[in-house]
Amino acid sequence: MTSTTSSPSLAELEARAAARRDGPSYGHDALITCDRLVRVFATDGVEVQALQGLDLLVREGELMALVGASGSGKSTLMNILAGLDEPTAGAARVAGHGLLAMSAKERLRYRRDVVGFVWQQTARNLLPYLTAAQNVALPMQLKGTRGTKHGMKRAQKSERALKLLDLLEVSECRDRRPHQMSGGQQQRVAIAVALANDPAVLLADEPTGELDSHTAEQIFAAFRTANEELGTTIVIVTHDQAVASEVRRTVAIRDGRTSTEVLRRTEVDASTGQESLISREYAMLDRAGRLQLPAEYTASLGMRDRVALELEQDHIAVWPNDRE
Ligand SMILES: Nc1ncnc2c1ncn2[C@@H]1O[C@H](COP(=O)(O)OP(=O)(O)OP(=O)(O)O)[C@@H](O)[C@H]1O
Repeated sequence: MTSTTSSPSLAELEARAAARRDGPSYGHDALITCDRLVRVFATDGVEVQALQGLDLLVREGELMALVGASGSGKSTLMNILAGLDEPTAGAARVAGHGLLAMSAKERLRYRRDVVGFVWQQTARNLLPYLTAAQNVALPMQLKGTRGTKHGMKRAQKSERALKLLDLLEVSECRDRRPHQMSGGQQQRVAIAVALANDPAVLLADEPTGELDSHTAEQIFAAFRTANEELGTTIVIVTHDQAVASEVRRTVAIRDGRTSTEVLRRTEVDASTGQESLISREYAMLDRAGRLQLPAEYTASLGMRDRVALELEQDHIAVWPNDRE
């Protein structure tokens, strides 16, 4: 490896350490911060590292997807963010709430007020003996009537429930029970239920897993509506790679860590005014400066064990070991 810097003096090292100490902490301006999250499961004496130092930042107002192969750790991460499970090590914060060592009371409040969930199994999202409107009103009723913001009257709760059903284009289901709705309608009602208490974050774990691709597209459109109209930050977990075309940011998880990220943006051609979607894949650089090179890149150049780096004006070049 080519070194491009001379050794720093002790004074310089001290100054750098002070700058790090006094600077803003990792993820200080993010709504969701996962900082070196580790989750180890031990069953019958065998340890499984489901999360192996995962870093992730999600800004307020984002609509993003987490993708990854089966067993990569997506559901483990979701359960931690949902307040259903605790990490073994590392830190996780959502909307100012630290998710380690919450008391039972804090956990209950967090799950009721801060996050909303939509699960894959439609049956898990809705109570079968309540109508759509009653299902959406229920979280508001469970929240109680204390405090000014939350002190909605019964009529206001019903009104909000109907507004949400309208926003998600399932008003016609207001008086139907779940078994009288299609799978797609049930999931849209489930999104309304999850939004009932105006959560800071909406978490969805494989919300389209039981739906055909056309209905799945409609569900993604419903998430986009919620994101754009209500400003809710939304994180959707899926193993469906096609989701990348539905959201602006897709983060891939591999072996319990974030590995790559795809960002999509709209570009307008200055001369024709035509809009086109540009998507670009990025590798993740962790806080220690570690970078995982895609296996297909390293394999095609026969890179192994050691590579040479060169700092150029605006990029870093990576060369196989056999260069002089
Ligand atoms: N409660 C548990 N006890 C033991 N091992 C677990 C537990 N939960 C998850 N694991 C293991 O942790 C790893 C990550 O699992 P996780 O369910 O988070 O993956 P996933 O990406 O959500 O997969 P899928 O897409 O299949 O749901 C797997 O090896 C899994 O077997």
